[in-house]
Amino acid sequence: MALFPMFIDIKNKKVLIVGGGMVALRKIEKLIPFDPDLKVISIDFHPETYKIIKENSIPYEKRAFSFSDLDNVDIVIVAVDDIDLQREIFEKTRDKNILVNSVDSPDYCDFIFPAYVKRGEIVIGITTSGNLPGLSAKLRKHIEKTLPENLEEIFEQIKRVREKLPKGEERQKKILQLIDKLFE
Ligand SMILES: C[C@@]1(CC(=O)O)c2cc3[nH]c(cc4nc(cc5[nH]c(cc(n2)[C@H]1CCC(=O)O)[C@@](C)(CC(=O)O)[C@@H]5CCC(=O)O)C(CC(=O)O)=C4CCC(=O)O)c(CCC(=O)O)c3CC(=O)O
Ligand SMILES: NC(=O)C1=CN([C@@H]2O[C@H](COP(=O)(O)OP(=O)(O)OC[C@H]3O[C@@H](n4cnc5c(N)ncnc54)[C@H](O)[C@@H]3O)[C@@H](O)[C@H]2O)C=CC1
Repeated sequence: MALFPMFIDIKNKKVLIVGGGMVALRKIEKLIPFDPDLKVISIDFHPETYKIIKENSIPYEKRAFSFSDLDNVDIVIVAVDDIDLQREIFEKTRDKNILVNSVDSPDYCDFIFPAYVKRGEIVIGITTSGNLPGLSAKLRKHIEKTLPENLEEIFEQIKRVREKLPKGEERQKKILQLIDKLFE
């Protein structure tokens, strides 16, 4: 079943990462550019994960997860090598307002991580709906190579023109012309 790409504002949302391995690291790196309120709880930490936590002053606790850790959390990423815990967290959050991502189990996910390309406010998300993550990574690299190098700069320029003009047909025409030029 294909998944719908919903783009969501996570700025200041309370995001709990459970686990401190390389997969947790990758999730943290992906989340940081979107400014969430991160916290990490893990029994132990991979040195690289510890490094990014320290460098970004992310609050962390070195201990096992407990279900009370879900109090006041908006999003939880279960990046542990324990499918039972992924399932339990998913089940225990069904009557809570918490979105879950489980790194091993699309069945225990409310959302899955995309590969993405970000150029300022332009974000291109890629998914295989959980089926072939390695392909999402490959497609991301392919897209990165094909995008115009000055995309963000041009985007900012056209955005400013759009903001200044009054809404309506004339603006639509002008903006679409400028966008077409980008790919000439
Ligand atoms: C379902 C999902 C859940 C989720 O994490 O949200 C999930 C699950 C699993 N990944 C596994 C393996 C790999 N994952 C990657 C890479 C990425 N995985 C990411 C997302 C997702 N991975 C979600 C689906 C995304 C989609 O729909 O496409 C990306 C896009 C985002 C990110 O993680 O940041 C990131 C690329 C980012 C980038 O490069 O831009 C690579 C390649 C590599 O490492 O280079 C491999 C090895 C090759 C392979 O197996 O494909 C395994 C098996 C583990 C094992 O075998 O033990 C599982 C579990 C399972 O499949 O059961
Ligand atoms: N979604 C994805 O992109 C991918 C997912 N995976 C899967 O992700 C899982 C994690 O992979 P790695 O980070 O390499 O594993 P890892 O074993 O290095 O890390 C697991 C971390 O979870 C912590 N942990 C385990 N139980 C805990 C608990 N009850 N409370 C708190 N912390 C706990 C451990 O201390 C460790 O830091 C694996 O099961 C792997 O199959 C692997 C590759 C890609």
